[in-house]
Amino acid sequence: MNTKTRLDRMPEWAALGKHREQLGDTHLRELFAADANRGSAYTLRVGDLHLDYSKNLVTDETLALLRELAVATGVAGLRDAMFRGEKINTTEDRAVLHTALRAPRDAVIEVDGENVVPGVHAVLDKMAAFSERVRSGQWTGHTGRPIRNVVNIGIGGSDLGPAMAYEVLRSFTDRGLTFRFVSNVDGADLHEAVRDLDPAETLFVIASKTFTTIETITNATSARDWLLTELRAGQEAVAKHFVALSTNAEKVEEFGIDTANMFEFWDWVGGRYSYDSAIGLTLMIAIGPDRFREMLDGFHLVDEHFRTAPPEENAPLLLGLLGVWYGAFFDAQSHAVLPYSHYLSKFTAYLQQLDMESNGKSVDRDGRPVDWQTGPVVWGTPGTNGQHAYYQLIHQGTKFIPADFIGFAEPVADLLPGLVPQHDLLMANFFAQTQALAFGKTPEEVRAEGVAEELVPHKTFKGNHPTTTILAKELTPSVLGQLIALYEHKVFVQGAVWNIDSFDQWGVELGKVLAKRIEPVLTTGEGADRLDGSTAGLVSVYRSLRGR
Ligand SMILES: O=P(O)(O)OC[C@H]1O[C@](O)(CO)[C@@H](O)[C@@H]1O
Repeated sequence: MNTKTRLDRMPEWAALGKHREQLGDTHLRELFAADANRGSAYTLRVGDLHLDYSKNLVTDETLALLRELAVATGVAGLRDAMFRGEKINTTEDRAVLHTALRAPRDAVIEVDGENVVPGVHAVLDKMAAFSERVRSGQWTGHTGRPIRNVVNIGIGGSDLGPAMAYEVLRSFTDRGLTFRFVSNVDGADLHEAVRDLDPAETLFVIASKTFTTIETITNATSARDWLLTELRAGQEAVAKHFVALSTNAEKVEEFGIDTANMFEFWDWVGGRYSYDSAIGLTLMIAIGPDRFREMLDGFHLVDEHFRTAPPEENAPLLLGLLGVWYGAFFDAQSHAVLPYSHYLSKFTAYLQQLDMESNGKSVDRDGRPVDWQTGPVVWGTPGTNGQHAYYQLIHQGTKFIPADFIGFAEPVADLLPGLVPQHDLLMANFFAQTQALAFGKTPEEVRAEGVAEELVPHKTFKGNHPTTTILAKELTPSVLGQLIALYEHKVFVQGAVWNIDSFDQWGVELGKVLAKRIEPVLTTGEGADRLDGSTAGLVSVYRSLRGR
């Protein structure tokens, strides 16, 4: 039993509350006017990431008080326990060691007295050898033809990570191979993924930590049926066209996949923290083992930064504390992540699981209800598209929405030369938006433009919307690893401050159990009387629409 003082009873929390009152409506305009160096002083450098947090509603005092809160809540102690492999996921009695997945070969990290690092590298080596065989055409299917298509079947952490990273690193992929990602149990997903593929040239990568997830096993079974039917082959074809990424060898074998074609990981890797484990196999086939290792080095660089950088320079600590500040003292309900890169189109969807499944909790580690805001709603899409959709609400709506802006100095290396000049326009938008959000446009400025008085309120921008800017030279595998590790540790910091278990996900269980109960009612109609009135009515309409 963890007997920590409740967050809202800590003097450090009260001090922040008082400071917030003193800050009142202080505008970013005033903060910048008061400190000519703010724009350069409130910046950090982590690896290849330049982080500007000057457009946040904080002063030196705010930052000092937030760091005191981090000390009082034991963030550093929990961080060190995580890196040491202690079982900090207490509700599941598990270590939390995604950091071991990118540790160098000679590192020693023990779980239950066993060094896990050699096992991590053995799997990476096995993945590399397999990837090279597929990429070079040496891995052939049942009919002897080389594999040209790879279909990843998984959901949640077994889909979002590799699917996101594949998009991000598209310009580093083997353009001669086709990659698809199937997650939805809606048959349309698999249908669209395979309809134009030649089964003789198709490899299915079944990604599931537990190998019991109903969506994944259903899609994998359908994929197997499709393949065997199309190839007019027997079970023996499975070994050539199916590999598994899992912790559960027994279930993999039961499904009919040769465990020699299974790439293992471990229960100390959470699903949403797993794409740099064996779950990244599809990505490794796409970008090659060397690029994959560069990505892991990027992760490791930020792991080391988080572990060793002093609090004043510690980027994940800072980002985590800013989120705590806005949630508790500005009542922020959401956090927007707005990448100015087409390749990051799935980045925010990935972060949604990372953040919301981790910190979407309402009881603390002792099971006591929390009285403070925990994880925000994370949302967003690539920048300029968002500008023409929902930015209006961020600029002039009534909601308080802190946002991260992510951009790159260079377009991707293989962009058609004729498209390169567009990059400056993209980035001009990137810089203009955080400027407009921070400083707005006063009624006086609007009037000075000769705007009719009745339109002045409509054309005024209040500003004072906080943003953090993350800028890197280019979007490389290493930079992607750095970005993901930055957000992983930000989420960690927040969970530590809020004293919640960021590594379980009990909240997804109830829906799964109920779906299992409802499915037979849909097919047979029996048991409808045990459903609540609304659900029974809906099921009845559904059955009649399906002619049952
Ligand atoms: O990899 P698995 O075991 O199929 O689980 C998939 C996803 O399901 C969840 O458990 C949530 O239902 C996620 O945490 C996980 O990433």
